[in-house]
Amino acid sequence: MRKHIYIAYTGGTIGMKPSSQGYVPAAGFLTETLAKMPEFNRSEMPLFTIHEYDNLIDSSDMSPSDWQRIADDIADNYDDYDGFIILHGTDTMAYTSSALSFMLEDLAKPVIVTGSQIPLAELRSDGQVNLLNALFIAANFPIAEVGLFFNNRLLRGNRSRKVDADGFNAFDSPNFPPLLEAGINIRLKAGELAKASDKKLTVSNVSAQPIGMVSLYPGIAPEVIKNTLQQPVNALILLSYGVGNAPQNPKLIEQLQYAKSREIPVVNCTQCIRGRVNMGGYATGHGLQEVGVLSGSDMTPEAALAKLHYLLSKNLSFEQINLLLTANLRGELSE
Ligand SMILES: NC(=O)C[C@H](N)C(=O)O
Repeated sequence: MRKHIYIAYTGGTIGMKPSSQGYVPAAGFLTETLAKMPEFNRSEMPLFTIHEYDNLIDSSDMSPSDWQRIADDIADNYDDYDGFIILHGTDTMAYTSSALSFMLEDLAKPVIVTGSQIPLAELRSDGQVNLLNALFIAANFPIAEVGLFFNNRLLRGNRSRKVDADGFNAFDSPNFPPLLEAGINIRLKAGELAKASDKKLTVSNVSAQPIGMVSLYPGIAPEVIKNTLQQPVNALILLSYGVGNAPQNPKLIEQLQYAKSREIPVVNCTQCIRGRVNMGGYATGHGLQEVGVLSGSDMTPEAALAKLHYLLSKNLSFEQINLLLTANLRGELSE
């Protein structure tokens, strides 16, 4: 029996058309373009149904309410399809992939987020390869988690980052191996094929949360942190140096102590592309740990932000949030 894959088309370059202001999404255009590509209808390919969203957007316009719409859409169609493809812009694809990984609990079917750097209708588009492979993989190599497929690699969604603004190899997963690689042969790497499961999918609701994100830099004034911590910010992601280090300026540390006294979780993620936070490594990191800053381990800033949205949208105590933030919930961090 041919598998049947559900494609949710949210917008992004893959379905865009040129306009006088640059590329813009255009209703009906992606579906029309795909219909002219016979390779998508070959017998080796799964059947697919496209649900084009009514307001197609550039992914720079994505917000948590859009994550919610995608998660609810998957849940509404979950029993009728073998897998799900989310067509999405590349700019915030790593954020949406991270968010979906937290919102969809007990997934037993593949969810693959993909898109392209050049629109599908244009010469030299990477959209054909990305979508064709994503469909084929969802049908034949079902990995029951949220993945991001780009340039012949399936990455764990909550480990992925956009690393190239204009290259085809736009995504990487610096701290976790790819789930699968598609060369002449398609090979599983860190991914595991889905097993039959009688677990029921549950979807967590998220709402937009005021979260501060401050990247440290030499000479940063404590006021920058102080101002970020003003209401209504209810969590702070600190992008620190190296293995989690920050200047030892007591005024700066005082601000972080103040965050703790107000029960605002502060997560320490490194500015480095690769590697993990270890606040015990240097005195400059130890100071942060002493005032209750939490280790983000090797979480990407995108995953930390999505995880905070997920946790802050639940009715949890400060202690519970701290515990879950530092725990491995969906393979997003190495413990
Ligand atoms: N390649 C892309 O999809 C970029 C586009 N601005 C988007 O994120 O929607």
